[in-house]
Amino acid sequence: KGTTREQRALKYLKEHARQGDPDSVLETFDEFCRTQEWAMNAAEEKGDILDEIVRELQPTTCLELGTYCGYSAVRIARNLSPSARLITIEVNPDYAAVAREVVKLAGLQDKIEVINLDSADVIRELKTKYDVTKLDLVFLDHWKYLYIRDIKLIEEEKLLKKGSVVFADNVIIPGAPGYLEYIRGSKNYKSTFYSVHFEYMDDMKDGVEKSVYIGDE
Ligand SMILES: O=C(NC/C=C/[C@H]1OC[C@H](O)[C@@H]1O)c1cc([N+](=O)[O-])cc(O)c1O
Ligand SMILES: [Mg+2]
Repeated sequence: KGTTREQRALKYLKEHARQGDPDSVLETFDEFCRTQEWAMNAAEEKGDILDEIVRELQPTTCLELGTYCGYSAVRIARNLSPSARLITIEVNPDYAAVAREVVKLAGLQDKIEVINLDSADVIRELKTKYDVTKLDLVFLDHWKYLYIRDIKLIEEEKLLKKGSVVFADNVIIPGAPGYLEYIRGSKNYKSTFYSVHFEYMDDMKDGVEKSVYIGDE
């Protein structure tokens, strides 16, 4: 009976992590990826930067594109204030199913909504269907070639306000050249690049880009 890597990870989390404890879920997931099977989580180093952004920004409404198994969703939500929430979009139904289980295991189902749809379709409906006014934090971690499409859509929908943070994973590996050129060339953002290790690979370098929106609302 063939299981997927994501199903094996979930099984490991259910067997080894403390129910209702987000920190334990994250630590256990990192342990799984270092000792059993690699997976494309943001992991410790990128996660620390994400933690720092969330703690400093104290966002009320967060959007994540590319849930995968929910590692970064749990990472973000564990630091959110009581009324704050995270909407995370995952187009792959198998990943979304695992992510929902991981979110439940972490006890964060009241703060995280996992949506199994295409990101563009959801972004167009955030204001009307998902009761969103503005996005304080956006985490881009889905298909790399879609970062530029979706950030333009988010701007078109006027979902950003001065101070909103757009945080992008993998700008070096696999890379998002079009996105980097766009966001660094835009007068509406102040961007900072962080050189970090690629998830769970201490001898590989990746990069993340933090962009603060300073444009028109
Ligand atoms: O494609 C990546 N993320 C986007 C995920 C894409 C998957 O989720 C939606 C779609 O069904 C696809 O299967 C990615 C890829 C690598 N990588 O090493 O190839 C590393 C990362 O951190 C990544 O976020
Ligand atoms: Mg990634």
